[in-house]
This record gives sequence, C-alpha cells and structure tokens, in this order.
Amino acid sequence: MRTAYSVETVRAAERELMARLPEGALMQRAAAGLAAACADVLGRVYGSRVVLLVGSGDNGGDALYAGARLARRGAGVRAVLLAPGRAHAGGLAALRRAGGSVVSDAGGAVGLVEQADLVVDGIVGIGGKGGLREAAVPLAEAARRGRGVVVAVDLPSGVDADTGEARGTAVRADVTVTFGAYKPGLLIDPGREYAGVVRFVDIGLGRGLAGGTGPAGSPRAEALQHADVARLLPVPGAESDKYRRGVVGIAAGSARYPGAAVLAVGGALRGGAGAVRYVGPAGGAVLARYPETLVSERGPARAGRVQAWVVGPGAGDDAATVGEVLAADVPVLIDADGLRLAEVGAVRGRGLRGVPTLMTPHAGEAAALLGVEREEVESGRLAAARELAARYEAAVLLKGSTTVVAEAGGGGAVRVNPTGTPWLATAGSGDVLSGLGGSLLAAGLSAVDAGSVAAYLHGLAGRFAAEGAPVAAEDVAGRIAEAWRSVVGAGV
Ligand SMILES: NC(=O)C1=CN([C@@H]2O[C@H](COP(=O)(O)OP(=O)(O)OC[C@H]3O[C@@H](n4cnc5c(N)ncnc54)[C@H](O)[C@@H]3O)[C@@H](O)[C@H]2O)[C@@H](O)CC1
Ligand SMILES: [K+]
Repeated sequence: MRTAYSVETVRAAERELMARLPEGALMQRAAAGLAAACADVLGRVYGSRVVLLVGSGDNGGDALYAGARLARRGAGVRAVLLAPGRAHAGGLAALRRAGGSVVSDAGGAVGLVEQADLVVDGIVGIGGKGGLREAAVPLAEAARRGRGVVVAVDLPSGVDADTGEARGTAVRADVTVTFGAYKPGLLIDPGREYAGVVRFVDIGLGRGLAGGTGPAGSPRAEALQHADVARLLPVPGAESDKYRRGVVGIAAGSARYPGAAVLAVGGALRGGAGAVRYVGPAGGAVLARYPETLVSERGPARAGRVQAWVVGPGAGDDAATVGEVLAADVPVLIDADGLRLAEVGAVRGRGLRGVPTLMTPHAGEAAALLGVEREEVESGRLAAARELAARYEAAVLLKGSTTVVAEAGGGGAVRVNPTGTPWLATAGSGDVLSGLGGSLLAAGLSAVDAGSVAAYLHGLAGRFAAEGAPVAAEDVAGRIAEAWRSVVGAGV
C-alpha cells in the first residue's frame, strides 16, 4: 500500500524526529536524496547546466544544498532567487562555496531556465499557500517549454499538498522527489499529473508517522498496489458452488439503452461472483451476448436471492426500480441514472442501518448531486468524494483522471486508484466498472474494497486493451481476466 499523509501529520513527525537529530540533519538527508535523483536524470553531471528555482522556505533550502552537491560534481549551477534576502542562508552559502552562482533578477532568468539541462523547482513545498505567486509564473512556464528535465522538490510548486488542487499555474515536473512520506496531492489529479514520476526519499519519518494516533496521525490517502489487490480478490474454495460465491443482481438498461445492461453484465461476469442475475427490459440483448445470465422478468424484489445489486446504468427514468433495490438489505452499487433517481434519505437510511452502498459518479454526476460546477469537482476530487460520502452516508467512488474512493461518512483515508488511463474515458466503460464492482460486493468485499479493487482491475484492463490506442468498453471487459491474472501472478 502506498500511503500519503497530510501536511499536518508530516510536520508533526518531522518535529519529533528533528528533536532527536543534530540541527540541519534532515535537510541534508533530503538534499542528498534530491541530488542523487538529479544526477540520475542528468546521466552526466559534469558540465551540465542546472538552474535552481529557489523560494523563501526550506524547500528552497533543499534545492540549494542539492545544487551545491551537483556543483561539486562539476555541474554549472545557478540559483534564481524568487525572494532574495529570504532565501535559505545556509544553503546559499553552501552553493557559493561549491562554485555555484546566484541570479537575483528572477525576471531576467527566463532564458536561463529555457536553456538548462535540469531545472530544480524549490519554489515552495508543503509550506505553500495558494497557487504560484506572480513572479514565479513566467519561470514555471519557461521550465515547461524549455529543453531540460524538470525535477520538483517534495512536490510541484503551486500544487496543494493535501488535496492535489492546482490553482492557476503550477510547475509541471518530469520527476518529483518527495521526502519522508507521500503527500495526497502527489496521488490525486491534477497534482498527480503535475508531479510526473514520483521518487520517494526516506528521511526516517517512519516511526513518527506509524506512531501517530487519531485522524491527524492516520494516512489521508492510500493507493493499493498489486499485492494489496491480490490479497483482496475473492478466491473460490473447493466447496464453493455458484451461490456461495455470491450472486450479483444487475438492474440496468432500458428499451432505449440496452447496451448499458450488456456491458454491466459483462463486467459482473468477470468479477468473481458465482452468477449474474439480470432484471430489466434488455433481457434479450443480455442473453444474446451472455447466455449464462439468469434473466428475470420480475422486478428486483421478486427476482430471487442476490448478495448484491447494481442499479442505474442506462436505467432512464425508472425510479421505482431504484427504490426497490435500495429497499433490499444487501449491498448496492448505484451508478449513472440511478444516482439521480436515488433519494438521499433512502441511501442514508441504508448506511445508518449498516447496509453498504457504493455510489459511482463521474465528475459531472457528482457535481449535479452536490449542486456545484463540474470544474469544482474536478479540481478538488478528494473533497468532493468526501462530501458526497458524508451526505449520503455511503461509500463514493468518484470516477475520472484519478478515481478516488471515500468511505461512508467521508472520514478515513481515501483510496486513490493508480492504474487508470485516459483511454478509459469512453462510452460504456463506466457500465463495465459498475458490473465489476457489484460482483466484488456480492463476493463479500466491503464497499471501499469492492470499489477500489474494481477501479484497479478496470484501469489495468483498460491499459491492456488500449496499448496506446482508443479502446471500446467491450474490449475493457474482455481484458479483466488478464488484469486479474497479472495481479495474482505478481505474488502476495
Ligand atoms: N521540516 C523539515 O524537517 C524538512 C523540510 N524539508 C523541506 O522543507 C519544505 C517545507 O519548508 P517550509 O516549511 O519552509 O515551507 P516551504 O519552503 O514549502 O514554503 C514556505 C515559504 O514559502 C512562502 N510561500 C508560501 N506560499 C507561497 C506561494 N504560493 N508562492 C511563493 N511563496 C510562498 C512562505 O512565505 C514561506 O516563506 C518541505 O516541502 C521540504 O522540501 C526537507 O528539507 C526535509 C526536512
Ligand atoms: K517544490
């Protein structure tokens, strides 16, 4: 599991560690890791042109000390000071001693940045408030246009460490070297995208973080890795028959949208449930594609036993079916039209009774439910998912460039999916995901586990299907088994 901690928690752990170490030791650890990463991306340090963008805090200090190390190895290092007079004094002296030089006119440094082999972004780190200040914007833009590699110190300047929000311009890094702990903003878009490849440098915070208690001490975001997913996947025992493996009911599709039902069933069949029961007006289309489906002519309440329901994909305006499904005392996944048709009170009531519900909106649907603009959800995914999870007392999987999963009530760490691909933004791909998630719910996974495992497999399947080209939702469904095998094959 890759875990990310809030700034507050990281700071507390740093304080605890600093009290036990000689002054400046932590910064030296950070700078050594940063310099090593810079040397790696440069390949050849000697003779390379390095420009440091240096702000007024310790983030700039890290950049200056790392710059000194590179200068000692023969790089030409120049530091552009965004706040001359407030730059880290020790770091500045170290750089000068190592033969580096200082440029105090930030405005005149654009050309230098464009021509550099390496630009080190030490403008702000976890102490950053708001977006990049005005003076830094032309430099961030020059770094992006320029020919060199951009390495961000701790996190790309302009990105909010706790949320991944980027207000206005932010530095676009190729590599981010982060210290002590991942920050949520490195796992969640848009921050994740600005960060590029994230390299972790252990500065010894582990004990402070692990010892933290209460909400401040626990991780704020976590990303499953192969081994975590492998542990969560349902495995049929020798004595399992199809009913013990769970039956998932799919109440989806309409005369107008039969395809949504077919895709949801396609996802569900690959998700580990023993059988898939379909309820709705698209039974003919479903059977034509998946003859193994148990098709019922009756409504959800009389369709026969299921261990979980999926309701909503392509459901049109069938509020009665949504209400019937929500009244069942089994886990329910609500997607697409179902989200609009589900009454808040009915969903909350389930949560308060302890019956799991997983809602799977994309940003537009989440915005409609929250009564805000879509952009607001996209730029603050973590907050939006938590807010919905609190309002509905349900787990919320917010689909998008980074899919995030918040637990019912909105507290706890938010799961962030690391496997997505932009090619998954294709019609019907969400229907496959909902079937897959429902199947995992029926197999007994909790709402958060079912959602995050479904997103993980779906993302991997999407990557396998796409291989750099557009992909159809059917193709994604068809590669889920391969994704499953690759996760299990990686070993636990
Ligand atoms: N505290 C520690 O023990 C360690 C800190 N480290 C580094 O220190 C960083 C945190 O240092 P600081 O707490 O000094 O904070 P930062 O260096 O992140 O930024 C704070 C400074 O930037 C200014 N500032 C805030 N928002 C700004 C904005 N939007 N644009 C421009 N300037 C802005 C503030 O006035 C303040 O002077 C970490 O991100 C990490 O890089 C590392 O050296 C490891 C050890
Ligand atoms: K930075």
